[in-house]
Amino acid sequence: MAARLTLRDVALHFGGVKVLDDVAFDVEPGQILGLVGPNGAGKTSLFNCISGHYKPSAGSILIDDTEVSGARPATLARHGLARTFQHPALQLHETVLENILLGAHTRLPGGPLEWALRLPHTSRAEKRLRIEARDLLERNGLGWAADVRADELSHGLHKGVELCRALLMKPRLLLLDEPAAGLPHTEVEQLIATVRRIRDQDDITVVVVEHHMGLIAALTDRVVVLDHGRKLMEGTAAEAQSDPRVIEAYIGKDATDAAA
Ligand SMILES: Nc1ncnc2c1ncn2[C@@H]1O[C@H](COP(=O)(O)OP(=O)(O)OP(=O)(O)O)[C@@H](O)[C@H]1O
Repeated sequence: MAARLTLRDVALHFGGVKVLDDVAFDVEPGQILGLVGPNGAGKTSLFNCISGHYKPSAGSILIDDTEVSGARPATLARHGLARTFQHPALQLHETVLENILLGAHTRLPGGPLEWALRLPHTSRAEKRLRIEARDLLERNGLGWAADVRADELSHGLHKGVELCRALLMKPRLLLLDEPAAGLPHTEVEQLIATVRRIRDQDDITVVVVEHHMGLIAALTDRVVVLDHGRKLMEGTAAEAQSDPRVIEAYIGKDATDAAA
């Protein structure tokens, strides 16, 4: 079942620098929320706090009713969280299949010792996971690439592989960090259709950081706008695009004054 995400007064400081300042919002189960804002607004830092890559300095992050602030990525995976990164970090000398299996070991029974010893029940589960992984690649148009090495694929295909890697973890909450960056227009259209299908068929809550406003407008139910580490507003993509505070944050106060 899709997860609810709740952020309450999340703050992040690096030394004396405030990167996030009391950020609070909810994402309802099954919603697609866009997290937008100018460069340096704190979007990726907030993702890193939610996904356990950064520990917030203060505040609360809940998946459903469980407090997960400060939890490690592996623990969060067990709560149903998966994410993609702005720059996919694939194992370039491994095949696409091996790459997408990397994150899904948390779905195997037992722990690291049993996985390493390859006990019979672990091996059986691993075999099932491989079949599921091939099927997932097939459904996402990458079946042909399962046994191809990652370094033989284009940037766009790396993004597709990274999305499959996250989906194989069977997330209930999926964080997508700039999935459209560097993709040509036709592939962005395809991406929008894919994320919609995932949300509808797999019952997932999605939070997406993206500068591509076409994607944000087409895909999201709501957006949260960040600026200088603070929440500037939340509403629909159309409301955000016509909000003077948002326009000012993007193009600067001097420019809006000059245009007035
Ligand atoms: N590990 C870190 N140490 C110090 N400062 C950091 C660290 N990570 C991020 N920051 C700072 O936090 C601020 C927000 O950065 P962040 O990458 O989260 O913004 P963003 O909204 O994702 O930007 P972009 O759209 O350009 O990716 C920036 O000023 C950045 O320099």
